[in-house]
Amino acid sequence: MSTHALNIKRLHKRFGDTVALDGIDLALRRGQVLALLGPSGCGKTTLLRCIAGLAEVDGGEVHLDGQCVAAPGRHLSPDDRHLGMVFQDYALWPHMSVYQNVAFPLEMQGVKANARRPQVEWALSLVGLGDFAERSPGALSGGQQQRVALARAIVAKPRLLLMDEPLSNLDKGLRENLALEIRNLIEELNLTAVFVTHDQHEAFALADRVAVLQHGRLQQVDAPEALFHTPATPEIADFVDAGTLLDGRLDAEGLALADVYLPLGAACGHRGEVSLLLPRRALRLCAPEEGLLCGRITGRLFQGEHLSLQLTLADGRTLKLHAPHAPERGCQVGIDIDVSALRAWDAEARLIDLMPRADVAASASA
Ligand SMILES: Nc1ncnc2c1ncn2[C@@H]1O[C@H](COP(=O)(O)OP(=O)(O)OP(=O)(O)O)[C@@H](O)[C@H]1O
Repeated sequence: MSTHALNIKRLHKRFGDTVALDGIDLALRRGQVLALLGPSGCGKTTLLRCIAGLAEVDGGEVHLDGQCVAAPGRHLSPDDRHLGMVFQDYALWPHMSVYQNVAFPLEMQGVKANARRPQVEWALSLVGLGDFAERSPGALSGGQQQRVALARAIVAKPRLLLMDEPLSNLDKGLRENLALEIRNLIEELNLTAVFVTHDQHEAFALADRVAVLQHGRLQQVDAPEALFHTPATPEIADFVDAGTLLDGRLDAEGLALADVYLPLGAACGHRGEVSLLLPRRALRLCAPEEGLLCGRITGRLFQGEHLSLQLTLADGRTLKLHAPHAPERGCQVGIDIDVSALRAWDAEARLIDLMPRADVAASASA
């Protein structure tokens, strides 16, 4: 048996002149949760629909548990793919009770009424709605309706759970709770799942792996931590809000950034314009006369565990960082930089190895 629950090879999908998917290669092991993340129009929903069988593919293949379910000239219907689906708008049948909604996939599979009952009760109790079976969906809150949709998606023990923006219709507190519940449920049932989102927090909270799509192409597929700490391109860094992106200039010995010059190891090699990522963890507040950079606090948000700060440099560019304490808005502060945590790309978005000089790295992290 294939070790991959899902295997996508060179997938192409067009709508007229629009190339929605442009050669997608993606594999997912059983028990893993994958988030498809990217800006509006990048092809996330189209990819999910090709996996589900709701759209036909123009090129490439989709395999589920080693079985080819989609290729040019081959298209297994959604019902024959044994998937569970959860949609953004819940998509419950309003004229049916919660029980009937959840029982529906079993009914479609021809499971007899008395055999359906224990499975429906099992699925409803898993999502905490054991006492709501006779209600109509219209008499439930948004979060409860999405739990019913989840129960309906898992009741027939699908080989793959697909979710399209499952949390985006819910308010923030509910979103976080339901994300945790879905994650627990997926682990408890050892499900394999793919979900679409445009929200990196949702992707990071739920997924083992995150696939970033742009213009129908996969840009990076990685664990959430790796994506956040080592984004492959400046666009991905920007999209996952990994820190501040600034332009700089490298020469043989260092990096010119804003109005300062950071000496680097001689081995740096590259010269010319670079895009620089300054992760929040690379920046530390200090006294104005002690910092490598100097700036003014122009944004200061209390966020419980830390303050989220925006600093404006003399040339008007801004930096984002977190700090446990900070002076008030308008105050001048110094900013120490841990050069070893910076990430830089050349004009062709190729990653450059910055070699911090030992003395600079030491002073920045002291
Ligand atoms: N039925 C369709 N007919 C024509 N073009 C389509 C159709 N469905 C999608 N597209 C186009 O394909 C591209 C990818 O769309 P898709 O809906 O997959 O993006 P998305 O990343 O899910 O976007 P969003 O986050 O806004 O839902 C877009 O350019 C879109 O306009």
